[in-house]
Amino acid sequence: MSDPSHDQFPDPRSLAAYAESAIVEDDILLGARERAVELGAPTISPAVGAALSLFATLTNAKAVVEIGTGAGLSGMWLLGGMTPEGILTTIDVEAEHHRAARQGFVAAGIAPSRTRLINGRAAEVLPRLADESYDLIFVNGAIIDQPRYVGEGVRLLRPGGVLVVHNAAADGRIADPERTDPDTVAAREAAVAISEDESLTPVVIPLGSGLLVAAKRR
Ligand SMILES: C[S@@+](CC[C@H](N)C(=O)[O-])C[C@H]1O[C@@H](n2cnc3c(N)ncnc32)[C@H](O)[C@@H]1O
Repeated sequence: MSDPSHDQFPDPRSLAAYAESAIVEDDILLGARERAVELGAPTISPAVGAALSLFATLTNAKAVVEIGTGAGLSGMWLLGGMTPEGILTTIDVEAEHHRAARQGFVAAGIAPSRTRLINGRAAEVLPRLADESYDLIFVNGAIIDQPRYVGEGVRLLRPGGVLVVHNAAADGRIADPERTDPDTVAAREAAVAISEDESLTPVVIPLGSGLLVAAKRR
């Protein structure tokens, strides 16, 4: 029986397909996507990219931290929504991924002064970044590390800033109570930490492999 308290849900798959088809990437973004495929680095979907750009615009983002540069596709989307002088700090453990990302940033005409690529393990880099100094934190590293990145991300965010966790649904497994593999458990742990943190206003957005988005209260 349908719930009369809200409109009936359309089929989630067709809605997701519609959301993705509404976003068309240009040749520069498609080039970054191709480099990511060559490197075997998974990427965000076009609709997730558009959402990142939207959040960067809404927060008037001048300083963003990204965990998991990959080939730079999400970074390009983020930079597109940031202020013209805004700086993206993006962390990746793979130097090869950073080389590909740099190639994309150059192709997109992004000034080198707008990107700070830090090569290293995020768990070692994040503690060196300053408290409450960033407008947006994008978490897109390994799922197993999400709980740690959420803790660091909340510390780094200024009041009014936004935390975005990609793959928050652990490839759809999070809602299945039978699934207790380490990644799913880690994704649940991150989601619980966010929901129990009274400084945050969270929502799950069913784009890509699940975006968990939370604003830090002012
Ligand atoms: C899903 S890909 C990022 C994709 C990118 N955000 C995009 O959509 O264009 C995840 C990236 O996280 C990096 N990574 C994995 N573990 C890491 C760690 N402990 N510290 C830093 N980077 C890590 C991988 O090398 C990989 O490039």
